[in-house]
Amino acid sequence: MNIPAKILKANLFTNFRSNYFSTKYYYLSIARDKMSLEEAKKLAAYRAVDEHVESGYTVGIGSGSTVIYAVDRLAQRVTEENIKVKCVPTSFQARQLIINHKLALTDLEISPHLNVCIDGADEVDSNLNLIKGGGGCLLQEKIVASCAEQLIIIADYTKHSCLLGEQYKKGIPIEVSPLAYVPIKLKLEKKYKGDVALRMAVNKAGPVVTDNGNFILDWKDFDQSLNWKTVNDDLVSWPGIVDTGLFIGMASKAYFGLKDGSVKTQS
Ligand SMILES: O=C(CO)[C@H](O)[C@H](O)COP(=O)(O)O
Repeated sequence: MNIPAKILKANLFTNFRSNYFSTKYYYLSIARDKMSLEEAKKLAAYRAVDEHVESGYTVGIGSGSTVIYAVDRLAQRVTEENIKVKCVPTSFQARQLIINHKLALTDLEISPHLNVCIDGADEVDSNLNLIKGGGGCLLQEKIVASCAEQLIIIADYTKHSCLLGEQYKKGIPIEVSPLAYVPIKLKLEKKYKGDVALRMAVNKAGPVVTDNGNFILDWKDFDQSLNWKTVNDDLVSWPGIVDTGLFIGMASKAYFGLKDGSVKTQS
């Protein structure tokens, strides 16, 4: 079929225009979603720091992207209100955050008792049980949290669920000794089903190596109705498993920043 050049030109222009505008709209809506997610993290972090940190406190600093806002707020309060706090990091990242914000850095050797620990989570269920370790820092996070009077969780609206595994699909992280990763993967799949994968690094060949020199296994497609206290107690008794990203009965309260700019709490 012979299409007159004038019509062809007009069609090409219309197509270009609609593609251009829909692409632009697509990027705009991603930016808006991202903005609201970041805003939600910030809201939760600021509220938690305002309500749970007092002058004289030793504070555990969690890891991840939400914690960045908590440290921002903490540094702001130190400058503006002159509160005195000491901070215990849960990872290399947390240590850098503390140092870069010129907060007082301490550790569990000097300060084994913490008033509060503020940390993010990958998922929080209706009983305040958590999946943590998406950033690979679960071991230090669990140790520091266990030394704190209260573990306060800060998160955005995507992290809240009824049962673990409902929202977070990357799996339950399990920190293992490198030499044991294959036997543990096989034993875990046999006993509890699901799919267990060694976490691979990005921008480096080979596996993720934790701050403690271990590997991470991510356990996906598990049965969501498992009793997580029983499973966790069992897993941590296996030789080669250093710890799991299951934080059962550890959190006192969670703050969720919502899309509408409010904050929901759960305790
Ligand atoms: O457990 C963690 C790191 O080991 C983080 O707290 C968890 O992955 C949440 O991170 P983010 O605030 O970036 O969503």
